[in-house]
Amino acid sequence: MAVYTEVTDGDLDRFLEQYDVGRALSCKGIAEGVENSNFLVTTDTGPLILTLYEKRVARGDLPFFLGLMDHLASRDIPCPTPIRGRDGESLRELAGRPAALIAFLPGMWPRRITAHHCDRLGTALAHLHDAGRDFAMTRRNTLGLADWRPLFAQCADHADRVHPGLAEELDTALRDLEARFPDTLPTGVIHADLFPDNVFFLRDEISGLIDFYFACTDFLTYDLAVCVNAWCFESRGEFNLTKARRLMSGYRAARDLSPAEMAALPVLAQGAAIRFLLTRLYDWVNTPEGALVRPKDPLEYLHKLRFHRSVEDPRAYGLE
Ligand SMILES: Nc1ncnc2c1ncn2[C@@H]1O[C@H](COP(=O)(O)OP(=O)(O)OP(=O)(O)O)[C@@H](O)[C@H]1O
Ligand SMILES: N[C@@H](CCO)C(=O)O
Repeated sequence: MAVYTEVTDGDLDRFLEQYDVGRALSCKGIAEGVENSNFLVTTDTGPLILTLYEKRVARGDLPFFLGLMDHLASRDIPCPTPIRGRDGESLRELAGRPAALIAFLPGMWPRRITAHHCDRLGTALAHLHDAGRDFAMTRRNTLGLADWRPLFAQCADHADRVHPGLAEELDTALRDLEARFPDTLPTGVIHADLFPDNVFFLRDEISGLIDFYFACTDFLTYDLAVCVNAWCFESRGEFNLTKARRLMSGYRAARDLSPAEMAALPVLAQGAAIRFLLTRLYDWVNTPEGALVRPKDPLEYLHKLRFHRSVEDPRAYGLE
């Protein structure tokens, strides 16, 4: 359960008084996620999500994230909108953290991923990229290529305790990426963390995309590389080509990929694998004592990284 910061009933009541959302009937910490503290708050007017922003979210970036959610929702992307208080503000402070109330979206994230889910995800991702084109703000990807080496340095000493030889393997993989990562590809607003638990389905269609707190301006194809990692491997670690094919065809039905974007996919997939491996490794060795959170397994991403390092050709991902 990701609850790093507790909220007292009194603090919550005072917070809600600043909005036209009625009074709290209940407030429950949400047993999912690892980044921010999330609560399901039920008021007289219905359910809402209360988010307290934690360690990886810089306060200065919040206008970008909240503005992006408003922008995308106005372009018919099914993402939640931040709720404004009577003063017109959606961002304020609660229990010493920056906090926002977010509209509740119906739907469930898929526990058993099918090729159909991957197809719908691909199309939704392309629509998101298209809708982001006229969003005026930009944000550097703070978990991009330039940030992986410093992040590694913060946890390298612990890596071999997590898995013998991990430090050297990561150092080699990083060196290769630093030499081969592309520097010019089509760029725009990307979600950057579109994992299954951030995509809600109602029946067979997408009903919500959530958790825009890593969104940034970067290569559009990097978002696909994140999704290949998060959606196209089975629980025992095997890569599922059918799912990747459907992810790619779903995406390309709404936005085609250039030859350069296709050629870059294997190295972008390595980059995405190392990004999640490193943040998971960092969290594995740095989770604050007493926080209600279950850190995610870094080694899942070591296996994925090894797979992508064995791939040279985008056809391995179903791209022809
Ligand atoms: N707008 C929303 N509508 C309905 N449920 C939501 C909404 N936002 C968050 N949730 C619920 O809260 C959970 C955690 O939210 P979220 O993924 O944003 O947390 P996080 O800590 O940032 O997670 P992650 O580890 O994926 O980065 C979701 O899986 C979902 O169950
Ligand atoms: N989706 C990420 C957590 C957010 O960075 C992971 O599974 O590691």
